[in-house]
Amino acid sequence: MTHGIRVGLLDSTLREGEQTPGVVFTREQRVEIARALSGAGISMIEVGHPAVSPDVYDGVKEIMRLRREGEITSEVVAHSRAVRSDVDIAMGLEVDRIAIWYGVSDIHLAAKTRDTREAALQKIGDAIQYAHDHGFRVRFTPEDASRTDQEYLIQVIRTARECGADRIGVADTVGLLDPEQTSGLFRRLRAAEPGVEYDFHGHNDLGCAVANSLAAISAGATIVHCTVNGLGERVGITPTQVIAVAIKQKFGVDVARLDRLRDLSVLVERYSGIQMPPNYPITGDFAFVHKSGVHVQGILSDPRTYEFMDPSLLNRSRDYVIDKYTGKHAVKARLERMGIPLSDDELTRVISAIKRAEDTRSFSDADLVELVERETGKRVSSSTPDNIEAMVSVKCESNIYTTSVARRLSSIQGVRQVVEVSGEYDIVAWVEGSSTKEINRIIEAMRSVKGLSSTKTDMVLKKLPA
Ligand SMILES: CC(=O)SCCNC(=O)CCNC(=O)[C@H](O)C(C)(C)COP(=O)(O)OP(=O)(O)OC[C@H]1O[C@@H](n2cnc3c(N)ncnc32)[C@H](O)[C@@H]1OP(=O)(O)O
Ligand SMILES: O=C(O)CCC(=O)C(=O)O
Ligand SMILES: [Mg+2]
Repeated sequence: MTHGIRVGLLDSTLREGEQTPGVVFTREQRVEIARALSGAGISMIEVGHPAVSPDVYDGVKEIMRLRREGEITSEVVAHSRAVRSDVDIAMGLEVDRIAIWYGVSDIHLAAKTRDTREAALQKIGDAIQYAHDHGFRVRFTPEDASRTDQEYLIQVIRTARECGADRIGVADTVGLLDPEQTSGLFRRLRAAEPGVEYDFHGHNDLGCAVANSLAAISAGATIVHCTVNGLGERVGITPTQVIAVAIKQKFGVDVARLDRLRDLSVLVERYSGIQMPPNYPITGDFAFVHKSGVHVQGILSDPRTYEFMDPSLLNRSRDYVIDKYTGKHAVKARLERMGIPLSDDELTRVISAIKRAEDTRSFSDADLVELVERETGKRVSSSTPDNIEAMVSVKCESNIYTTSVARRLSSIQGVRQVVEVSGEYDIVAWVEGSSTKEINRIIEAMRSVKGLSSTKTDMVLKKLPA
């Protein structure tokens, strides 16, 4: 573990995150997300570019009202192009910091702003100076820094500082860096321009955003940009939930309340309509679910065998599933939890039956009870299974391919079986959870699947053997 690291997060779910294809947040959703990020202890939140549209403007305005009332404690940052009219709009909202950016690679200068390098320096300096002279803190980000000639990049940084920027954001706008290149870039910039407070903004096009952010921190960046669920242009940027845990793991620094990360992820999943795959790191449904017999034997004995952190720190719990990959330790423990002790011989018979059921994705507690009765001849159905089951009937929107909704539903943790049906409803799903609260969470997750128009839930009271 490296000690003495000073680092915080800037969450840009409301700015970069809303640049994800298909994502739009309402005014109310923006405010709720901002509250949740602040409640999770994130240092800075980039709440949008107020010149973009009236709803972004109104959202920033409301967030600033809550900020003045002390309900939002994170530093509130607004995005702005390097033009005075954008800066004016952000200043009118009295945000804590204005984040001005400008594309400075030769590709960007030629294709977008059609500037010479000198003319760009002039525009950048003017916008920063203007905001600074009005008493605002300014971060300047040389967009596409990772593809910018480094001599010129240093000139840009120098100009930005001279004109009043107190933070410089280094953006890997197209996400092409690897960790070694990221750390090399920061070391060169810090050597050429010492004393600068740097942000790192890493896109995930090569899947390196988290690793690059860690490399940037090791090389001196003091803020890393992130979005909940990794939202953002194209494939997005560093995910807040992953980088927060990675920073804790690697540097021992708390940059967010880890126990809030799962709720943040679910909130943003619901409002963005972008579903998280179950195998997503840290907050994905499967992040602490084990399967194969050898792994479950290990975690039953000592969870550290297959987990680097205790899920309770994330307000989560571990679980294991039972299918043909299972072993005697897993099945025995699951049955004992239900108050069903079996002899070694009975256990062997139950396990053989599980192994023969090669297509069964997972055995619920009720399935196991039935299996035990069938294989051992014992009457154990009087012992109530731990879990609650429900049958959820789903209607899809008329223009939606039902199978794609069914596939999405089947990947939600707790959904045991999904069938497409004819009649009033299009899909019926069996869901299973340890409590009604858990069933509710599963149904909420189902409802956030795009293309689903309504649901009807029937709780299972009794299941009879076939
Ligand atoms: C890498 C990033 O993610 S940076 C963040 C990008 N954010 C956004 O684009 C926010 C959403 N954008 C919008 O709502 C609109 O694009 C607006 C309101 C910003 C501008 O809209 P329009 O005036 O209609 O211009 P349009 O989007 O077509 O083109 C961008 C213009 O901004 C200029 N521009 C681009 N970047 C910058 C910059 N950083 N500073 C100043 N001007 C810039 C371009 O040269 C172009 O100018 P032109 O109209 O003179 O050709
Ligand atoms: O303003 C910033 O720091 C980053 C801008 C951006 O989104 C990018 O360059 O990808
Ligand atoms: Mg970006």
